[in-house]
Amino acid sequence: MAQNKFATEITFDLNDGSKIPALGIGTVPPDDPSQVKDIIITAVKAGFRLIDTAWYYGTEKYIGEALKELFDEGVVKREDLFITTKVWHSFWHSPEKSLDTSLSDLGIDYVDLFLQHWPICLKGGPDGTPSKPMADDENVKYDDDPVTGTKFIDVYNAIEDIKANTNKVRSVGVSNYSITKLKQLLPKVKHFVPVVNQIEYHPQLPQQDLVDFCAEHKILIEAYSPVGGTGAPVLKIPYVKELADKYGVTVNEIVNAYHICEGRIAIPRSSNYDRIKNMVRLPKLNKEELSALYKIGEGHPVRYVNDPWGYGIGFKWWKGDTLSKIED
Ligand SMILES: NC(=O)C1=CN([C@@H]2O[C@H](COP(=O)(O)OP(=O)(O)OC[C@H]3O[C@@H](n4cnc5c(N)ncnc54)[C@H](O)[C@@H]3O)[C@@H](O)[C@H]2O)C=CC1
Ligand SMILES: O=C1O[C@H](CO)[C@@H](O)[C@@H]1O
Repeated sequence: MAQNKFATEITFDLNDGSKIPALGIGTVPPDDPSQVKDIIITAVKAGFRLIDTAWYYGTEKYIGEALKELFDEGVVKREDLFITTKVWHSFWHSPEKSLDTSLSDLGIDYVDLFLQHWPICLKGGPDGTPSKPMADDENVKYDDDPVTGTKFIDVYNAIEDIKANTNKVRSVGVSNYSITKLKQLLPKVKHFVPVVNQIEYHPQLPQQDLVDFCAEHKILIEAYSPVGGTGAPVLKIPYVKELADKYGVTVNEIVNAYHICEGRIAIPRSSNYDRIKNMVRLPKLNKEELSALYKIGEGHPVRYVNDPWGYGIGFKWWKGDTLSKIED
């Protein structure tokens, strides 16, 4: 069976001339966030070179501990790694302060990629907290109109300025941007078109329109929640198991290959060290198999990350969304 050796050996070109690894490790906290230290050490030793984190996850100090150990032991050098962090929407008033907090916790002096986590602004204190500002009635406390507001564009522009004026950031990008939000942002970009749009993507969530729109603008798709997050629902799809048996790889490797074979970056997460080591092969799925995986979602689309602040930003299949003006 045709098969590349490792997904961890593949990189994609970004629109600013840099390269990004095709496979990364996610760092949303497990029940015990300190476990992230060993997760990162395991992943890097297994060949992962992209680490995806965010101020919001509260795991950056554990990643920092792992990096120190990996650098001290000579396993990798800083320049061998591609580290992403993000500015949360309650820290919108000071992306550079958010970045400085992340750099300090990570123990590094630059990130390879700095993302705007969501295209919205929520009320937040000078240090970004509370990270989930909700009123007593559980309504989200926006600091801008969630549908018509454009303050989120200033946040992206501030991120661009950090790249333009400091050495703290190599590339800049966005996350959770729908076509609607990208159409608002792109005419207002100051220096740098985002290099990636990090979105939920897996065989149950078909989004060819967004993929095509991003491709037109040379924005790579970075797929988060490749197995659908906690409980790994995507791995219960019988066809995924069938392909894993056919190629002699794990189900995780099939869902990562679904993205990587089509030029999208995949950033899975696991706290199971054996599983992390068994996520690095790349079965070469053929066109028919990729198309069959895509069609699963066309029949029954499911979005697993339905955070309340995502209502209204223009994504399809957002549970409970009554605000969105969705582009056809
Ligand atoms: N930009 C954004 O808004 C978001 C970014 N992310 C990033 O993407 C990363 C990955 O997304 P997640 O939703 O965390 O992860 P995911 O879709 O990779 O799911 C991880 C969960 O699935 C479980 N799992 C994985 N393989 C399994 C298997 N074979 N059997 C049973 N359980 C299995 C893991 O234990 C974990 O609980 C995050 O850690 C984060 O870095 C995630 C969500 C939103
Ligand atoms: O990055 C993120 O992770 C959490 C949980 O999946 C989500 O709320 C946020 O965008």
